Amino acid sequence: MIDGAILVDREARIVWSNDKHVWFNDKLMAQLGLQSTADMIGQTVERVIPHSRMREVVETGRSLPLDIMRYGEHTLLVSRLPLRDERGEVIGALAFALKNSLTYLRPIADRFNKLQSRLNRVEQELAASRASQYTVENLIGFSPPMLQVKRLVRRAGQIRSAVLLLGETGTGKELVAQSIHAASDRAHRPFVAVNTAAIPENLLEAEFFGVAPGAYTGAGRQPRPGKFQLAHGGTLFLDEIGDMPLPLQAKLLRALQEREVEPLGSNQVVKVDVRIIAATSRPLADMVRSGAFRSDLYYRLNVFPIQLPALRDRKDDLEILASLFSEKIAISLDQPMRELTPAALDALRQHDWPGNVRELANVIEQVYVRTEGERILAEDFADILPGSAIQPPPPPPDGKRSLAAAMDELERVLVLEALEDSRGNKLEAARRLGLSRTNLYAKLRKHGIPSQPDD
Ligand SMILES: Nc1ncnc2c1ncn2[C@@H]1O[C@H](COP(=O)(O)OP(=O)(O)OP(=O)(O)O)[C@@H](O)[C@H]1O
Repeated sequence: MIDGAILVDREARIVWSNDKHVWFNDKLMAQLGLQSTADMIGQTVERVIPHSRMREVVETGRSLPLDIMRYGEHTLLVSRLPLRDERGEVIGALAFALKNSLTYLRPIADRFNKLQSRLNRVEQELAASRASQYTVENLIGFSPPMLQVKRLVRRAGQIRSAVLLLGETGTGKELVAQSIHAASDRAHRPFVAVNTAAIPENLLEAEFFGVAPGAYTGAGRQPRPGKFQLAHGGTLFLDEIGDMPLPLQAKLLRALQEREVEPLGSNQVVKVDVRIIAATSRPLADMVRSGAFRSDLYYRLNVFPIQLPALRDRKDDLEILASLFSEKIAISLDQPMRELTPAALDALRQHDWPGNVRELANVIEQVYVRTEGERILAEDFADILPGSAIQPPPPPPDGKRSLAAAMDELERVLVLEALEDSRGNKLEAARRLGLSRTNLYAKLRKHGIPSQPDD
């Protein structure tokens, strides 16, 4: 019944094997430069069977009575037993392998094979989800500051130094980090992002460097890898680095200098090879001066800084970004795409965009959800971007207009201005205009200004 049997000594060296061991085909023997099974005697077991667990058996003295291993297209059922002398000392181990040709093993082997292929698929999906999703082509904009960013991204892809991304919230720091990774020779290795500001301070160290088995109650028996280990061979994106507490800054610096990390509760270091891209919306240089950020870590990270422009400083890109988001949102909502009228674009240009590109994407989405129509009009932004919809009154066809029309237009502009000044708060806008809230709502209806029931 047995398709393979092997005996090892206490150093896990092969002492004996049956002749027709399932592992030992001609190809393998040729690869190892061995003529016959006799030549295997004295070799360490892993040399012949790379993922053998015999060493574990001789080292722990525990048997592994039932284990399933894959070998080419075969599934083997393996039993491993320690051998002891009269005093109970482990002197070696014995293993038997049964091939899946045995009909009674079929159900187990089939199930194992199914689980194995499912695991492979999930692992592939996980690896793909860790790869970066964006490349420099996804960085939208042709304004001079954006073209300069794209040049720097391509350059950063060619070098291996740390990169520091500086820019306000929503300027695309994460997108740029992914693009640098995708442009680098690590593109097919993991891209792992960690947001320092989003993790409670007491969990940061474990999140970065991992946890050894049994490091603390509840830590589990398996080691938990940290982001450094997960990013091994690839890129680690440290977002909001300015929020990192000082003690952890010291540990991060050490990890970067030594290229090794020490998991929590372990006294062994693990070698890691990661490329660092850090980002912050905080004034890091000022934080160094005030002592809130370590200068040595700052110099280590600030090798290749890239400043991302605020949207207000590249308003030339508003049109292309707005149409892109309009298209994306239409697709996601399964609606026809709405073009932006020139007046709508003017309204967008008047806004200051403190939330940058993220805010623009949100505003366009809100227009889709809160208004209807085939095109996006300036008025559609009235409630969403208070005041930006203020348009110069359209001139009447004959160049003149009635007092009533001019008064109406003035009223409309004043209402929109009050809404802008009060950032959309109707009660406050009504107070500024000296109106009751009910009266303000009447004016909103009269001028077709969209409104929410209350703020
Ligand atoms: N140049 C750009 N082209 C296309 N999309 C962009 C661009 N810049 C930013 N975005 C989009 O804006 C959103 C915010 O970008 P991202 O998360 O990269 O910004 P961030 O600077 O990392 O923000 P935070 O500092 O708040 O984390 C994302 O949906 C991103 O795809």
